[in-house]
Amino acid sequence: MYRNIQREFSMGNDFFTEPTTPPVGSRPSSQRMNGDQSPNEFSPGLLDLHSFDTELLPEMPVPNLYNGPSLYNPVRGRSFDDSEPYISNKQTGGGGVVPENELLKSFAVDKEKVNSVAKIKVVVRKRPLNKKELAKNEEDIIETLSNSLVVHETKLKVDLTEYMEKHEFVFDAVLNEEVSNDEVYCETVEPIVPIIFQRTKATCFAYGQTGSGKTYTMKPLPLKASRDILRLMHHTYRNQGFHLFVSFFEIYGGKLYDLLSDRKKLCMREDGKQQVCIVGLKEFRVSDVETIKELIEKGNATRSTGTTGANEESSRSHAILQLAIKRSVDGKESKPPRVVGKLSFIDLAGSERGADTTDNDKQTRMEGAEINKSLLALKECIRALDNDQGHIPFRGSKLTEVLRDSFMGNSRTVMISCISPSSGSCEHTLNTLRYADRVKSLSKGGNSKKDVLSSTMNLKESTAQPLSSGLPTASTFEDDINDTWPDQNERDDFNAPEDSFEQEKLMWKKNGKLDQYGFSTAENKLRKPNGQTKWKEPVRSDIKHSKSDDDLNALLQEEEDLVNAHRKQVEETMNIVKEEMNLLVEADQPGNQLDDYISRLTTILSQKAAGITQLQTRLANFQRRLKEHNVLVSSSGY
Ligand SMILES: Nc1ncnc2c1ncn2[C@@H]1O[C@H](COP(=O)(O)OP(=O)(O)OP(=O)(O)O)[C@@H](O)[C@H]1O
Repeated sequence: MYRNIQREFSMGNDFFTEPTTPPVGSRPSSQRMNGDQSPNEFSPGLLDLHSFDTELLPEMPVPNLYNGPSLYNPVRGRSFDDSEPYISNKQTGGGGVVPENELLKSFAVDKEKVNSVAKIKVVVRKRPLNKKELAKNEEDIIETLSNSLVVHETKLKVDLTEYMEKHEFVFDAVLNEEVSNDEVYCETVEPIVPIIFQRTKATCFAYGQTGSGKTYTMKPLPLKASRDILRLMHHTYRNQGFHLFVSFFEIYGGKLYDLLSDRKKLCMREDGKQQVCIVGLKEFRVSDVETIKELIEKGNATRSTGTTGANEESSRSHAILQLAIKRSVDGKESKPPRVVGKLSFIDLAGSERGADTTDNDKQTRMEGAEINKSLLALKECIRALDNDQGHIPFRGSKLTEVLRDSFMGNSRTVMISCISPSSGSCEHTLNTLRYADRVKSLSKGGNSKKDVLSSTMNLKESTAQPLSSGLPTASTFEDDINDTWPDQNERDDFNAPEDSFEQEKLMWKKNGKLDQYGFSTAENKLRKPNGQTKWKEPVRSDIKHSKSDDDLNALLQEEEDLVNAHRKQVEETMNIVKEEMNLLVEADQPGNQLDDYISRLTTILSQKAAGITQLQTRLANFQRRLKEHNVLVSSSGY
């Protein structure tokens, strides 16, 4: 099926006037395609998607997109004329391949412009009321201003009279229901496109409750970004050996599946340099928008969806589409191109609270628990990233493990928080906005004007709402701890191995920040004389989260073990069946020894029975664990 698409690619480029069709078939033998592969499809055994070649690459100029009009911006009324390069490339003359040292000379690095792109940008998008909400007469409770919004929450007094509580939030940008997807692109991804030619990794993700518009928002972005990337490659960076590669996979239930290769299960490995590799993930080299569009559509159609209370076609997986810019060193195709920059788009599965998942079946609830766990882990990584912490807790979930390299080094993150305007979703919306506010407040250049009202309300809520007030409260304990987090130098001195909580505790003790019982000094300040903490509830909530996380990890592992054991048992059974068939053939032979037949058949049958019993025991154990976990999930407030 892909052959057709790829052929279109190799025959020409209908989007750009001056295609740079790269010669194919000149890859090293380790990456040579087999007969079934399309010319531009890379499927190496161990694909190192993540190794950046920082040695070989000179810093590239950042095109002046900021002061001029948008590259592609129908919203601002500018149509793009392909026949005219938007950004002229006088320095290189647009001629042949420029040698590496010439490139170094000819480009002035515009670090200022790279730095002008915020490390973390938080944008909120409000969707319109949908038919269901309108039918239920639900009100629009979100008032938007340029970069702030107000949530009008209706509350009841003790005498049951209603009153309105306002929660004000400030973000980098607030996009109301009238804002188009093009405008969303201009606000979020367009500014980071040029800097991925500058050895930068960027991640854009949408966060929000189920049905809030994440997929609607994320779906068009990769295509728009690839259009701009190709444009830059074909004009500004013309003939400089840059190539664009697309890969698309999903994380479902803690496992990875290739969305561009019939949902083939993928493995994640760490190589010798601790780089994350996704074994067998297919990457497609593309040079026209149509091909990318088809690949994206194919991937989206393959994605796991299900039904939740709020969305009939809910994404039950995290889908990750990566656009990698690679470069052939000195324009030669004999060496595999090296990754220069990467733009990852993550359409996160919907965040749900425990209360929403109680009606769902076991599968959906397990999905929900896994999803929430990875969202927490993601927030922790963003926090670490913005604090320039040496320790980034990417092992917290498969999602963050996979995105590990996107959190390290020179990276940019754009978070789009999607919210529903309806009064019925008020609590969810507040949770989403608090999560976003938390992420925003991590940013050093962040807006200092904080959600004062909402902070006061958080305090009120922590007494009114026990345990399960959603994702934001889960970080309360960590927030306290973070205030006493050792600075970078102390951490470097200690040289703590990543993910070693014990080591961290030791370091804290060394620095007098933990008492003999392992409590932080900050924690002690809050402890009541009888040993109870003032923030008892959030702590409990946190412990439950982590307990449940551990349990979920163990459960996912057991599931994998069960499937592997089953697979092994089927293989063994097939060998036994072969043996049985031989035995039957021999039994039909004249002069067959009955004793021999009986003894061999007895052995075969007991082997079969032992295999079945073993598998049954494993299955029963797993079912029991599943039941236990179910109790844990429902009581933990997920
Ligand atoms: N800004 C918007 N304008 C118009 N319709 C929208 C907007 N945002 C979302 N919708 C519509 O709302 C519905 C739910 O949106 P979507 O599937 O994107 O939600 P989601 O957050 O991805 O949900 P889930 O997490 O369950 O996958 C869809 O029918 C979508 O078309």
